[in-house]
Amino acid sequence: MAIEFTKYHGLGNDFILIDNRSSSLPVLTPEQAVKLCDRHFGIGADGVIFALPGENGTDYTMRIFNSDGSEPEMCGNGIRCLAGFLADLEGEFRNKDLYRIHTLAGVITPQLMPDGQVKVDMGFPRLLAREIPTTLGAADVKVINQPLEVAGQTWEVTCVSMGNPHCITFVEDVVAISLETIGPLFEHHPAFPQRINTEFIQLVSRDYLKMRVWERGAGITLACGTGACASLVAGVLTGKCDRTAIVELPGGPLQIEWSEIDQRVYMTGPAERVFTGKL
Ligand SMILES: N[C@@H](CCC[C@H](N)C(=O)O)C(=O)O
Repeated sequence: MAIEFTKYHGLGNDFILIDNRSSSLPVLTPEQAVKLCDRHFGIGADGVIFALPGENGTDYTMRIFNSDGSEPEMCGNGIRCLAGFLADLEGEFRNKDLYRIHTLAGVITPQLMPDGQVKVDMGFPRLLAREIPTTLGAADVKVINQPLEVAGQTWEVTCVSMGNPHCITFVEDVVAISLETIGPLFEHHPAFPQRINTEFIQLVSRDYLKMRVWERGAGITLACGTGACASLVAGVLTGKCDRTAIVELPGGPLQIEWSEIDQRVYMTGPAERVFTGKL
């Protein structure tokens, strides 16, 4: 059976998008996704995203496999790419700019903006230890500036869930962090029973952050949308950041806001089609 796909990226965080609208189960297995994501023997990507029929009154459902085959709850750059992909699929039948997408993290709404960017209502951040989940602290308490031992060093970490789990550390210089070495140690630390995405943040100013990320299930990526959102929330919780900031990633900038009005997080950034193909 031939399967068509489109390769997209959001700031270099790249995905294989599959039109899965005729079935509510992904047409590929996690093992097949791992093979397709391989950058030498496959197409090459950080993950595979499936556009499935909507559930519970939503327009569509998004499912995603990381490049290691695990299934995360949400993906910020991925949902912007999905919005672009859906607009392409609907073509002349497209009658709206805003999609309500069912995800494992709840309903997320990306909106196609006139300038080609995609603005996403990412919902509420979840802050309690049991919601991350992490054993760093009591279940019903926020994890802010908590000590964590990794690689013989004590890191001061703040944890935020954007549906998927993030552990954020503010550092003097992001370039000096040896991500390849300590990323996997954070990801598999026993304090995080569902593993963790790890962000290192250098504050340039209260509204400009530089970020590098080690993603759960994907390793070093050029950008992480949920990670940028979680990092701004961590910056506000620790008193370091304003409510709106630019988060600069290796792949480019994202604009993030944790709204004081409705307490939801908004992310704005690009989604670029790269090529289409057939498996
Ligand atoms: N790159 C994504 C996050 C993808 C999922 C992540 N690896 C996880 O396992 O939680 C983003 O842009 O948010």
